Amino acid sequence: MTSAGEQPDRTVLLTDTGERPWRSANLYGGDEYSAAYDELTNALGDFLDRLAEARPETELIASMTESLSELARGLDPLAVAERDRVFGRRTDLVSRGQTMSPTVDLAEVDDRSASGTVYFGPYFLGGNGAVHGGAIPLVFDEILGRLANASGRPPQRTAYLNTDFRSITPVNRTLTIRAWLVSEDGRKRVLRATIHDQDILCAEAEGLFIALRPGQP
Ligand SMILES: CCCCCCCC(=O)SCCNC(=O)CCNC(=O)[C@H](O)C(C)(C)COP(=O)(O)OP(=O)(O)OC[C@H]1O[C@@H](n2cnc3c(N)ncnc32)[C@H](O)[C@@H]1OP(=O)(O)O
Repeated sequence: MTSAGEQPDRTVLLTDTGERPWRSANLYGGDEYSAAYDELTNALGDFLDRLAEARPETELIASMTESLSELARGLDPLAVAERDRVFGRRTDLVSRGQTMSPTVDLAEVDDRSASGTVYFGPYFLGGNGAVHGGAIPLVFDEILGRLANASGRPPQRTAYLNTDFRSITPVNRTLTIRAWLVSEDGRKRVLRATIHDQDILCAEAEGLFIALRPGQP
């Protein structure tokens, strides 16, 4: 889209397409509980996106605060141990049942690579149409972590995650994300990933993942 030295066309980059493609997308066909939980996290994600876009009046702020506090109070007695929780642990859902990071929807995954799309909604805005610089490593950790842990490998932890921001990463656009294994050496696995907006490289990362020893937290 751009040749060396040319500025990208910001009017294209910053256009809000109105898409919210990763809401209500229980694409992996989970059970009824998963479907219901997916609906819940979709609704929560939608709320955060709309809150981020809105400029509510004081009265509405007060009433939303009361509604949210009431919902939180309803969850209070339902807290369970980490191993029994649902949030972020539903691998049968595209979103993993979480709203902390944007959903990475992987169309192709094998032992050594993964690729798909990611969509940062308004909630992930840093400024001037660009995704917050902290949300991008979050997504890289998500895809690299999933690949590092794929195919029956022992659980891994991120030892380092180096991110280079090459061009702004626009909100409200469907972006391409790719990850691949670079090398394996004993417990150490190096992986890289990129995010592109069409042919513009937005950001790239390298991560070192270490296989955990039995009993290692
Ligand atoms: C499904 C969704 C997936 C989401 C995935 C998310 C994954 C995560 O984010 S995990 C959370 C973030 N990461 C962490 O909290 C990790 C905290 N750190 C640790 O727990 C430990 O330091 C850990 C496990 C990484 C390594 O510790 P340990 O197991 O004792 O290994 P250690 O012996 O120190 O190092 C092993 C090798 O890695 C190397 N190494 C370790 N850390 C680094 C580093 N930061 N940079 C370069 N090399 C390193 C060591 O030099 C050593 O190399 P060699 O074997 O050649 O001598």
